[in-house]
Amino acid sequence: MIVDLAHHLYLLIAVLGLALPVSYGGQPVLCQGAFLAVGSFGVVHLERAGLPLAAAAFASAVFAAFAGYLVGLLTARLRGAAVALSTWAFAWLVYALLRAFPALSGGSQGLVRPSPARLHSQIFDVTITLTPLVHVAVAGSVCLLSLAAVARLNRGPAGLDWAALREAPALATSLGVPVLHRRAALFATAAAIAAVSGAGITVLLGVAAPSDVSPLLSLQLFVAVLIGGVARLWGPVLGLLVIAVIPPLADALASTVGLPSERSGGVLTALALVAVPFLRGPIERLAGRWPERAERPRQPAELSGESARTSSREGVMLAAQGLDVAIGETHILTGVDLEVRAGEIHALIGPNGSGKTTALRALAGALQPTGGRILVEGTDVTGAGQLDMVRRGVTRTFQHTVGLERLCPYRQVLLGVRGGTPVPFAAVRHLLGSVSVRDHAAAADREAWRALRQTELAERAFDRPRELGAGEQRLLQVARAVATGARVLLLDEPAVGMTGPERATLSRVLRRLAEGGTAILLVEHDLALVHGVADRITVLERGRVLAGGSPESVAADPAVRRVYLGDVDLSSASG
Ligand SMILES: Nc1ncnc2c1ncn2[C@@H]1O[C@H](COP(=O)(O)OP(=O)(O)OP(=O)(O)O)[C@@H](O)[C@H]1O
Repeated sequence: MIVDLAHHLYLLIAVLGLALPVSYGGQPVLCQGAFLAVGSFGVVHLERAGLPLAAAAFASAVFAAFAGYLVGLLTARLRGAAVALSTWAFAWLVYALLRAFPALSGGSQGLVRPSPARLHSQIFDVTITLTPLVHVAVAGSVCLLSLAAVARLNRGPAGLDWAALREAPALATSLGVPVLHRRAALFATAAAIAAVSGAGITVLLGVAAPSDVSPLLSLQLFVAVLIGGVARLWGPVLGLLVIAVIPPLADALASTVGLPSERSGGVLTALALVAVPFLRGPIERLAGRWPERAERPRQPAELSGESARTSSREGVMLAAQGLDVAIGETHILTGVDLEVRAGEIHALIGPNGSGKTTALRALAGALQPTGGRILVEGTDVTGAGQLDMVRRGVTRTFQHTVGLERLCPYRQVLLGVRGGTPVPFAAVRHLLGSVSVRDHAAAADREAWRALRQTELAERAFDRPRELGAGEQRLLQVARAVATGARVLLLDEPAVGMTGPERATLSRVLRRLAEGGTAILLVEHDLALVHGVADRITVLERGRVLAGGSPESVAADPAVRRVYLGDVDLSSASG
């Protein structure tokens, strides 16, 4: 009974670890059993090689973390089912290796280690015998520590990254969050935690056997996380309780129907997986009664001083020279020249499909040009990726509204601050309560409020995202980009879905940002808004620049009138 309890507490550690990439990071990882195996067999082999138990467990966890980071990086670009399949294949590969090399795994009997284990500290000259009760205490403490650590991390900078990874990875990248590395880091942490769990189980049971770490275990741990719901702290505990009843049920089923116990376990796990969508609704509703606590810092009365990254520069901030973009055989942009100056709103207009969004994506580093150059403040940055461009002060927004359902506007804007001005090891330092991180947090708080005020969203800072109107959601896209400290904003149709008064607010916001020195490239179909705010206009047609200059000269250009404006009077146009 006590052994069972300790065993399940160790499994809970593995589930809590797995919740990081699955529930917090949004990746369906199905190979936690393989990393558990690293801990199980690692601890036996390393102890046999002469390492003390604690050092053997630690070394196994470090090895698992490295392996996890690698697997995480390899799968970080994949989505959904592809992640599930590739990690499941990895779980099978490790299992097959264990079966194929009895010297490694002890064959079907497994490797036996003397039990009960003893921990000896030379410094304190203390020896602790690891009885099942001690295991319960150790595993229970690790579970509580893990829960506390996850709760703390989730409230800090890591929680922002996780929400973005889970809900909108493309948005996260556009704001400067290194999605691939964050995913790999979550993977590595989960792997290390699984190794600790595996080591604990082996020490508890006195044996490490391949059948205990089969892909079925990976599936069960995954199902436990799924049952627990998304990013709920106590979700894994609930999930494991459901999974814990499977073995006794499987035994009962085995004796009634005559199926081998392992197969009944597989059938029941599959049933639990099928039941997840039905279990999830009530669990989420229950969870909704206890909303997760998040800090609500007060809005400072004064935001003294300039933003750290406010532009005091003049001249051309961003330029495209002879920009070509081809996707496959299709030429989308050909020889596009464009300059965006500090303090200026430069509108990029043109018929549908003329290449405006493609130009924005290429300038933001989201798409590699096939020809020409991109310059930031005179430096050739052609080929730079999005993260690099955000660091250089160039941030874009999307044509469609990208929401982060569970982050209030304040936290969403804070994500932008974090993406634009990364603090090394911020998550770990936040976890450990480092003083320097508190200074960074205070600075980030100031920048977040500045961005909210500049976009007139400060009053909505702590509202639920779904309570915001469509226009406010669009402004929030701009606010997040502003918060990265962008000196160049690339805005893709920010007025879509806005009412008349909201468009007036947007115009005000854009003018305010430009007056602060920000260079703005504005893709927009609302010609009245364009005429009202733009200092300069470039017209694209079929991927080429048709005309460029002041709003008046562009409005008067016969070619522009023929191709795009028709009879529309630019100064009174709308929509
Ligand atoms: N990934 C892609 N693969 C193939 N063709 C693409 C791709 N992306 C864009 N295009 C094509 O490139 C052309 C320009 O598209 P783009 O979205 O840049 O135009 P746009 O001017 O922004 O249009 P809209 O005003 O409708 O948003 C279109 O014909 C589009 O179909």
